[in-house]
Amino acid sequence: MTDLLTISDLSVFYGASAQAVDSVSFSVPTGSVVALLGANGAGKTSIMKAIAGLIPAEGRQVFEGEDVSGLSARERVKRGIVYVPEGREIVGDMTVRENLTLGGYHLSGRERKSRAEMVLDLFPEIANKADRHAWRLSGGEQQMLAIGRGLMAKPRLLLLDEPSLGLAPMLVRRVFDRLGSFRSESDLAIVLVEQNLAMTMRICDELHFLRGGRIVGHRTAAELSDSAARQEAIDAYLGAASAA
Ligand SMILES: Nc1ncnc2c1ncn2[C@@H]1O[C@H](COP(=O)(O)OP(=O)(O)OP(=O)(O)O)[C@@H](O)[C@H]1O
Repeated sequence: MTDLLTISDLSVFYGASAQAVDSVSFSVPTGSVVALLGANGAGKTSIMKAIAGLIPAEGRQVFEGEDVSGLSARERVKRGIVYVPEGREIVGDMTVRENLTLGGYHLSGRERKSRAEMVLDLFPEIANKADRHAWRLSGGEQQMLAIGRGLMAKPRLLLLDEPSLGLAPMLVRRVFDRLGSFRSESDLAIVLVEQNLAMTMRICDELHFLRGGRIVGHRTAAELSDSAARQEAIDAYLGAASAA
């Protein structure tokens, strides 16, 4: 499998002395799901924002063979690097359909329409609420809308920041299962930030464990297929953060 994204020696600083990410390197093969796990403050969101071009970073970022390190967030979206932020950030005063339209702002009208139908097919829970204001959706439905809006942008790489936050496990399972079936029909790759190992295992191919801005461990999903191996990884890298 070829690599869609290669990150080399990525470092993020907030001010001169506050280093949030310290020389992180990893690759995302085409069509794969790579998870970044770690406790609060480990640097996960900073890595995602750097890849999305939303914050400055040191190091090299190669996407589809091209060095994208110097590109703006907008240029990265056009190339298919799409970030779905933690906390969803959907527009409450707009309808479900209008939020989706926003996600496909750079597409032709025709393409936007067919893409929105595809997203609504994928998430029937929001399809029958397409003309409802987004603030009236439940937390899980809002998460589906946030992911749907990301899919509107025709991503090649979806950066998904803690989609399980605040959701009941059953809903998270539903969201992950839908995403899993969508990506098996497309070439979509995902970088998934999570704190919960059990949920992450439903969808990911490989996992990087972060602590203090560094990658401190790596496992493939196959290596964590039995519960003893999962517990060993939790004890080694995550502690209580991922006990569920
Ligand atoms: N805008 C900012 N200004 C200053 N420091 C920041 C800023 N954003 C994050 N940090 C710091 O950078 C470090 C990494 O934060 P980051 O949000 O990347 O971690 P995280 O692993 O995503 O955490 P969480 O799981 O809590 O979202 C933390 O020490 C955090 O306090």
